[in-house]
Amino acid sequence: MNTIPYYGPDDVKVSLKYEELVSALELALADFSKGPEGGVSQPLRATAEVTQFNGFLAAMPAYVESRHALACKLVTFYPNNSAKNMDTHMASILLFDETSGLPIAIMDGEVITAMRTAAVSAIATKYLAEKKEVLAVLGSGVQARAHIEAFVKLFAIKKIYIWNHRPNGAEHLAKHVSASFGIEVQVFADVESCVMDADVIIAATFTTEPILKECAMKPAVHINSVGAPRPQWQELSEELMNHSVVYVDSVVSATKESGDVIKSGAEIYGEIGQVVLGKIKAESNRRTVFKSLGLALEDAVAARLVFDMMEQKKLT
Ligand SMILES: NC(=O)C1=CN([C@@H]2O[C@H](COP(=O)(O)OP(=O)(O)OC[C@H]3O[C@@H](n4cnc5c(N)ncnc54)[C@H](OP(=O)(O)O)[C@@H]3O)[C@@H](O)[C@H]2O)C=CC1
Ligand SMILES: O=C(O)C1=NCCCC1
Repeated sequence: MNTIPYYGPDDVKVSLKYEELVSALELALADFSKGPEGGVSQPLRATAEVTQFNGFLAAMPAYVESRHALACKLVTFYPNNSAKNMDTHMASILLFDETSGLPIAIMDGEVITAMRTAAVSAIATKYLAEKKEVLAVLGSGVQARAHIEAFVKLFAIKKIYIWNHRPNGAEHLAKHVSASFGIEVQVFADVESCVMDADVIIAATFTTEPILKECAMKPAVHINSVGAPRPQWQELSEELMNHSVVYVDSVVSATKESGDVIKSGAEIYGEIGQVVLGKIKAESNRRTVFKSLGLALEDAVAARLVFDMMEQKKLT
């Protein structure tokens, strides 16, 4: 085991570029949505619940033939950790050689989880949002920050509005964003005011009850909801889900894991991979929701990119 190279968070950050990640993930999501002939093997993640401590451990294996990516991520998510000043998500990824099954690298999974989730939301946004100038972000944690970083890099964002259930978090993130990107940032005390003028909304919270409900929004707003990854949890109201065109990363995951989908009974229009393939329409002139649960294939593709980049560096 100690002969396997370990790549830590800094190696991952240096190796992964959002543009490259987006193009690799776009193709892999399309492969996934082709069905069996797409060359993606990915079971539903297995999750062990640690009820006593409100924690979860998920195992996420996947193989993506077109990327030669065979990997398994182990991720814990413990919502109560934020009160202890600890990360709420901790993850490691083990990458294997596809020809022999030999483990070839172990790497940090936290940065990959943040970046690949934001990259996938960016893919959905690219296809489903009519405009991408005003971004409203609900939440101020790891995913909120990664989404802002990705969206500023990939789109011509002009204004960012932030809401968090604890205003301190929103203020802190706003300071970081304005210092890093020099973009106009405003913090809002309520969700409704935050989203009213947005072209694109990101919901990235640990809520278990809907925080984004029917309210005044642009008619063609696009919503990326990355939180509420459990069947009993909701981030979006049932009414909002039922009055939007709903896209998901995986129909299997959404119908088994997403409280937003399960509790609302909303119809799923299709997978984002089907949009990439041109098999279903991108309804960009209507209100769209992209419900993201997070897929193992995304981690496998990202881990393979990191590995290839680090191996390349050794040669130069
Ligand atoms: N779809 C995907 O691929 C992935 C989804 N996720 C999910 O995305 C969500 C955000 O993850 P991440 O940013 O890493 O987590 P963080 O812990 O870094 O951030 C969580 C955010 O949610 C806020 N929050 C906590 N409790 C509530 C509440 N009851 N109501 C409203 N807001 C709340 C926190 O505010 P404060 O800190 O001020 O309490 C913080 O802003 C989680 O649900 C996570 O499981 C994560 C990884 C991948
Ligand atoms: O895709 C992931 O990784 C996760 N998704 C939701 C829960 C935490 C981890």
